[in-house]
Amino acid sequence: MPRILDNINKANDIKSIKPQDYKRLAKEIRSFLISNVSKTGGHLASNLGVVELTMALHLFMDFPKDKLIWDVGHQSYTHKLLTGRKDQFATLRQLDGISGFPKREESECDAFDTGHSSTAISAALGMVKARDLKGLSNKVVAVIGDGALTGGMAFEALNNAGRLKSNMIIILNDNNMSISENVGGMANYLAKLRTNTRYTGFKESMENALTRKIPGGREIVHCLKRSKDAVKYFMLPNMLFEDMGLTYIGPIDGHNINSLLSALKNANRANKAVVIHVITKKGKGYIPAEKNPSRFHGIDPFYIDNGEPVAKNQTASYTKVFSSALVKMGKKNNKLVAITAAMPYGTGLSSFKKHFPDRFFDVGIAEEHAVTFAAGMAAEGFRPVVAIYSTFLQRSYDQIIHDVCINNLPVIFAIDRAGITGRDGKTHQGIFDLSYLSHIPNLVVMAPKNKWELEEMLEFALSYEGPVAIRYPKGEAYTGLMENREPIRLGKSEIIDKAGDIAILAVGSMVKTAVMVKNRLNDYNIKVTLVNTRFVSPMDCEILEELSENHNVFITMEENVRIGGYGQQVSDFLCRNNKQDIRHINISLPDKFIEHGGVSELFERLDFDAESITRKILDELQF
Ligand SMILES: Cc1ncc(C[n+]2csc(CCOP(=O)(O)OP(=O)(O)O)c2C)c(N)n1
Ligand SMILES: CC(=O)[C@@H](O)[C@H](O)COP(=O)(O)O
Ligand SMILES: [Mg+2]
Repeated sequence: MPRILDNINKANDIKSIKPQDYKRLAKEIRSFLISNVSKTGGHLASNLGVVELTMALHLFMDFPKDKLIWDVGHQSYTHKLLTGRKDQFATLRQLDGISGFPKREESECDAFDTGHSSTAISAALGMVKARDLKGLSNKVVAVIGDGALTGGMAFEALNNAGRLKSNMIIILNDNNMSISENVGGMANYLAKLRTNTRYTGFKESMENALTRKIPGGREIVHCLKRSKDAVKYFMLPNMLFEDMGLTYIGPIDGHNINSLLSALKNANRANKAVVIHVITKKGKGYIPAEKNPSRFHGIDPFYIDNGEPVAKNQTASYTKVFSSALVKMGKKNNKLVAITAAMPYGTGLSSFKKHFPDRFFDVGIAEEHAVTFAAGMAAEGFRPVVAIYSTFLQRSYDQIIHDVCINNLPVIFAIDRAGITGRDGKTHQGIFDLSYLSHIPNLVVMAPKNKWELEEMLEFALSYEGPVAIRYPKGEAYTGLMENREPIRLGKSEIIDKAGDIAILAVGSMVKTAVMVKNRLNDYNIKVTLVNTRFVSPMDCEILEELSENHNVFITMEENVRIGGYGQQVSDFLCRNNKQDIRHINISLPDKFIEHGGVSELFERLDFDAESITRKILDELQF
């Protein structure tokens, strides 16, 4: 039988599908997604949950005139399918392929680039205001998950939207899950709304009574639903959203296209912001994902039959090393507490949670709050470890300065996914943290060269009476240089090899590459001194002074953009100390947003692999 999906080749084609075929189309979309994501990897569970919701939105809206903003954007695959990107799906998240997130440069139907959580309502509200100022009448819809609704920005936007006097629709896609279990007061509140059968029951029995018992009642209900006041008919009084000035519709079955369409049409009549509370099942239609939505939130290629991963990682990741080290440290120090912003698995804190449930805190997708919450605990004598990905910690810049560093509090930042993270692309690369952290007074910034040094740095951080940030990359922890175990001292680097008149100063993850570069240079008879910088702040000026006496080339290497990075600090040092006769080769990432692709593919494309770096050095030295 030909697929209905094959009749959908561009935006709005779904409108020509017969309503009796919607169910079949939803099924076809699910099997398309499962089949493709099993090969490319991606955010499967969230996407399976919003198939009908996306279909309903596409039946309701006109693209690209109307604006649809996906919060986080990890659930936008069906939207991509329905807007002419079906044939590119095999390239999802691959180098030069389509992105796993909405991208304005990819399609005019993608209204806003997302990737970080809780931005959609703000962006949508901005678009509503712009629409009204331009005198247009297009629809603006934001889709935000129950997890993303725990983020501060979402509340700031709702607060602002409460005063709106024109139409804006906010779909609250409630699947009762963040990546892990959704936590906190908002999650509890939504749970109450979900189970509020009293309200739904009341509405249904009113409707039944009117239609059955009153002559002409059916017409009354019909008119009521179509009238300007229809939104009131659906609203539940005395609720958070209502009290804030928004209209609430729901809860609605997010897998029933007809219910979704009538809710959307009703919401569209209001001259204010309307929240449609939609209940969906994360992972719907694929049993392994329904059973384990957390594992299928973001998944590497897997076998469809059983959901097992195609490749099994044997070597320990930095996350795993951090996870075990923290448990060990937690056993020795009962003041140690661990904090995550909704990523207990990704950051490796789930193990700490298991051992010390009372000393573990998941604060929701709230990185700003996580940092100031840690500051509060530190001020009262605890030793908080805040584990956050480099890209998400960008959110907390002011809290790090104002709440942690001005107070000079002993908070440890465990910064995972620092460097190129790969397939999530521009929004998720952790390439700015050295720049946004190393100029902050009081903050010590470190990066380990290998798995043992990560543990040693954590121990050092715990013994230090001030804030410390330790950054480490995604993936396998380096197990080379096991013998190099010089004790860690504040602001002191470690000399791995001393030879010749060229010095390589490598930061953290780049030590591994530097070892390979050094060996390649040795093949050309170029002798190299290799330094593991350990600290980016405070920078080890003594070693720079010492090396400058018998080295005439400094090569700095860091997995961070150039501006504000370690290399620029070294340049500045050479300049300030009148050492411009020393040649400085700065190996860092380009000052641009880096697209999606495999980590090693991106390294090659950016000339950041050992081979390309060696070639660059040889060229610069005119060898
Ligand atoms: C600022 C920020 N912190 C953390 C994340 C990681 N993250 C991506 S999706 C997600 C959970 C989102 O839950 P929800 O909004 O309910 O969507 P669902 O996955 O359930 O569809 C998290 C924590 C992020 N994208 N942005
Ligand atoms: C959408 C999102 O922000 C997360 O799901 C992110 O993709 C997780 O990255 P890791 O897979 O590296 O944990
Ligand atoms: Mg959710």
